[in-house]
Amino acid sequence: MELLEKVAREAEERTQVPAYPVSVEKVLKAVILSGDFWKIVDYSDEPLPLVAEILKILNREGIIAFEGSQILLTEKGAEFVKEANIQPPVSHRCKCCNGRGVVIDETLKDAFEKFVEIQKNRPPAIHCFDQGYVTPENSFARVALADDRGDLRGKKVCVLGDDDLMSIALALTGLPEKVTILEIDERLINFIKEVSDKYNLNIDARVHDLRKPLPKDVVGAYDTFFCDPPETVEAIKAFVGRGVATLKAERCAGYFGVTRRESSLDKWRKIQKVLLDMGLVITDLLHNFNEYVNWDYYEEMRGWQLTPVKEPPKEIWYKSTQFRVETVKGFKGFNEPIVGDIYNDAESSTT
Ligand SMILES: NCCCCN(CCCN)CCCN
Repeated sequence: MELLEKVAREAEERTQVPAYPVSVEKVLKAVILSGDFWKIVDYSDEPLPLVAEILKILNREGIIAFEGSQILLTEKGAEFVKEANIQPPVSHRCKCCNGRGVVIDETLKDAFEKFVEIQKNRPPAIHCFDQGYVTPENSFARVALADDRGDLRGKKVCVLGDDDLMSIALALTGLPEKVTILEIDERLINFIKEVSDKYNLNIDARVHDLRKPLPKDVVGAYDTFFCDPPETVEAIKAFVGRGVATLKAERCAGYFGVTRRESSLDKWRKIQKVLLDMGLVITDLLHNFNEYVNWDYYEEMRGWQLTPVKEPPKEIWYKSTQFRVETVKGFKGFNEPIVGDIYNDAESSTT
């Protein structure tokens, strides 16, 4: 449909985010299902800045209307989607594992319940470090996934950045031989140290800015790493590159999230190329594995300025795909100093 083409082209011009007729179609499919901006971003799986711009252009074209906090199809819009046979999205996601492929079963239950208690006193997510933590159940699903792939028992694990409190979740299970956490935010390091002392978890927790090279004793000393970087290619290089630099050999694993909320598939392609160039193979890609608890600084984030209707998010809307990567022959980490802005690009929305 030439309308989809036209809207896509204009939206790309205005946002500098790659846009396709399919992008416009996915936004329309989402609008059929929900009038809530955050749900439309979630269902469309397109970067927030692009969704906001597409909605504004469709409104100008008389296809959708903004009524209070709702985003609705107009008569003309309903006509258009019928003509174009655009239907609402359908989900067949597994209710038992929530589409993650792993469950927190008996062997992890005790540690999980302790974690749920402990994390109640966690420091709140703050804007300056692009923090946004995942649900406690999600942190443990990551533990289950890594244990399912054989990446934890008797292994040395390094966590790079930890507002998700992965270091505590991992240590509570007693599965890894050692857990090290490098984190820029002193509040988090103090909290993790307190919990480690109280529960005798023996977590090696250090304040460290990952834009700087790793501490010497961390390089090439671990079997598995976890991180959840900000969504720029630079940040992926910094966090994942550093993660790879902590690994001791080939066939070691790394885990991290990449979102569709702040990354177009064109950026995904760049990210995946960076991963392959580091000598990594992507063994698992679990869509919407990670669900981020809404942070209270939403009015400060760029996305809020872009939304066509000003209504705070009610449910979890920010999700990411969990990547599992493995090193093969010729892998190399990235341990040079990082300069410049690792938090912002044209697709960023929550920084
Ligand atoms: N700014 C709020 C959302 C940030 C999510 N990002 C950091 C998550 C840290 N747990 C990146 C998510 C995917 N890489």
